Amino acid sequence: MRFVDQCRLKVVAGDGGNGAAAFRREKFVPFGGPSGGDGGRGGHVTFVGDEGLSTLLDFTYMRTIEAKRGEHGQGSDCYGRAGADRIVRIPVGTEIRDAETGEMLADITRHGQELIVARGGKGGRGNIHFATPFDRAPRRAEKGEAGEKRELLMELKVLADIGLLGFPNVGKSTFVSAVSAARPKIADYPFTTLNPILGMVEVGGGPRGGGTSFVIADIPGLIPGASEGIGLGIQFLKHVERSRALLHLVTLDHGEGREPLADYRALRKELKRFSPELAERPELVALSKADLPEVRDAYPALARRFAKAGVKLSLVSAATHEGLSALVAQLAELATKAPRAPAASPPPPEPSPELGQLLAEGEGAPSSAATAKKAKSSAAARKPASRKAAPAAKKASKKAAPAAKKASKKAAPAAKKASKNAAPAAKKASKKAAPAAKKASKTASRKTASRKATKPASRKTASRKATKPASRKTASRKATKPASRKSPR
Ligand SMILES: Nc1nc2c(ncn2[C@@H]2O[C@H](COP(=O)(O)OP(=O)(O)OP(=O)(O)O)[C@@H](O)[C@H]2O)c(=O)[nH]1
Ligand SMILES: [Mg+2]
Repeated sequence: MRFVDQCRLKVVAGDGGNGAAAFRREKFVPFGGPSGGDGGRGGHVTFVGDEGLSTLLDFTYMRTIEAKRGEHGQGSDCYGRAGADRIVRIPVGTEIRDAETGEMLADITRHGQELIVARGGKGGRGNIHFATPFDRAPRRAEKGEAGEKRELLMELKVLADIGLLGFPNVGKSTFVSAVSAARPKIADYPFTTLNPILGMVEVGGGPRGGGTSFVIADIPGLIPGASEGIGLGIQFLKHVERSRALLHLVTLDHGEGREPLADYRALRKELKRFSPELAERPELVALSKADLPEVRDAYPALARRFAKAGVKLSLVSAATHEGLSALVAQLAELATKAPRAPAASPPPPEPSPELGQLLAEGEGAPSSAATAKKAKSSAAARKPASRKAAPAAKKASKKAAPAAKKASKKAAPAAKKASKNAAPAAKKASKKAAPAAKKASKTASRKTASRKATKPASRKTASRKATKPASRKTASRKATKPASRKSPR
């Protein structure tokens, strides 16, 4: 399988469904009221880390990933279904950046780690939400919000505990195949390995047998000038960038006229050029191919020269497994003790609405996605206030309701009395009822006002409900109706 460790991708979340403007139409139910449901939320585009994947190859074939839009709301109070989320599995070790801003969105380092890279738009509200006492048949319904759109840059950095470095042909792949079940290609020519290969090394019976395990990464060989692109370049060093420790293999190669200490120093230089932080990582150095007589003979002198340079040189042979178990034990210790290097910049736990706001503020012209997020975040900021206000308003309206009821009850007997009286008395009764209703409403509103220092809005509703001319009107209507019926012609 082709190894691809970089790609550019567009993600488009689903739009929210539109709210419906519909009315209840039923036999014997005239003026049934609004019944338009809300639109459904648009689907998110979500990335999930998967240990089973090792390449971004799939994403080079799909340029755009889209999630489904939300269904529109319908009549009969039917809400639209939310659009299905698009869940995309990506290899563990993938860094995700915004292509426009270069901002790191997240670093997927765990199997099952989820990240919403594009949020679906909210569904619009149907007209059932817009009915008010003043407009009982609203024809208004909201449109759904647009889903987020984003260009992403994805970069895969394989996650290994130990990174393996060395010139081509020093026996790196042979070492990995000797200590793990990985089977990289091994051949007697430089640049046999062209892609990073991971091997799982089990120590002391592995985790199931009470021991431990670690992952070792075999990368293509490096040569002096790799940082300028000579050989396969140093782009593969990024795959050992986040490893906990390094294993540097050197060997005698008389045919090439090379010398182990010079080789070691040359590669250290390349390493420092690539990343000074990576060069500081704990490191073990080993002389490979110990089964060859010339290597064995040269080892004591070489070990002394390395020691002078402050480096401990061990002797191993992948062919005879000499010195392998001691070296693997040391690597296992480093793999468990040394901390893993952090990602290039600290990733946020989840792409929060604030992130979109930050992106928008940081980069002059905010993208549409960023502005959408900004709007969302401001809405979120507003929410708590409205939540706080809601109970107060409820309380006020609850208190106002009985007061209004009382008022209308007080007014009603007065109206009844009035209706009992004959036509000439009707006028009198209405006059009597009106002040009674007025008095009641006034006391009601005053009571609610004094009981609780409520918000002006809630006070208004209280007084509105209490002073509703309905009670007065009904009183006067009831009073006047019999009068008109009984009035002598
Ligand atoms: N005698 C002997 N030969 C070895 C040993 N390890 C590797 N070799 C030989 O060295 C040659 C290169 O081995 P590789 O493992 O492919 O070397 P490499 O460092 O992975 O090379 P590149 O992938 O090209 O960077 C092969 O012919 C191996 O058989 C060893 O311990 N003893
Ligand atoms: Mg190799």
